[in-house]
Amino acid sequence: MPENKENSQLDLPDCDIRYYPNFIPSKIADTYFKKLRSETPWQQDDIKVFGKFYAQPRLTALYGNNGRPYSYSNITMKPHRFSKVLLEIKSEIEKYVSPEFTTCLLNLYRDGKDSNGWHADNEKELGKNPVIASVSLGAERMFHLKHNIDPSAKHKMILEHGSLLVMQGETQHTWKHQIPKTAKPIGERINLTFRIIK
Ligand SMILES: O=C(O)CCC(=O)C(=O)O
Ligand SMILES: [Fe+2]
Repeated sequence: MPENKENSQLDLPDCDIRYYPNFIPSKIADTYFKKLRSETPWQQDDIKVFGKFYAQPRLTALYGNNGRPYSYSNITMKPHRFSKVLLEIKSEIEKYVSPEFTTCLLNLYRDGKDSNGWHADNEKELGKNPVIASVSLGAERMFHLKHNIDPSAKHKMILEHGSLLVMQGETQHTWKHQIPKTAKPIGERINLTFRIIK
């Protein structure tokens, strides 16, 4: 039976999104940030947008326990074996969110110019209604959500250091999300998105 931890469900239609603001205590989150920043083999891939290639505006890395690759935006990433710190975070999440995650995509936003454009995590290998558990470490960034059909349904929130955001149910079919660029001088942020690749 999953345990409980302080969280709130976003009051938005056609989705199931929960936010856990203090999921990882701040001091521990600081340690995780430092370890992941230095230990991760960060890569920068080129993505294809309307037939042209651009350097992805952030660094990434893929980890997993089943060797299955993950493909999106014309990139195919091969997983590294889960590290000790990622396994520790993964098992903490699995106390509250029931499924066992196989894979984690890491994003490093080096400053406000790094971003993640409007998208849904709806790749075939994630299955029908994917559960995505997203941990934020380091600088706070805005997270935007917009409904695919109803232009009045949208939401903006801050993803705080040590927080967990869980998107599940039909969310990836009905909503898109993004991390916009910001002109504010801000520090680095690491995001971990735990996923299940079938
Ligand atoms: O950085 C974030 O919080 C979001 C990352 C994301 O949407 C993704 O990797 O699919
Ligand atoms: Fe995403």
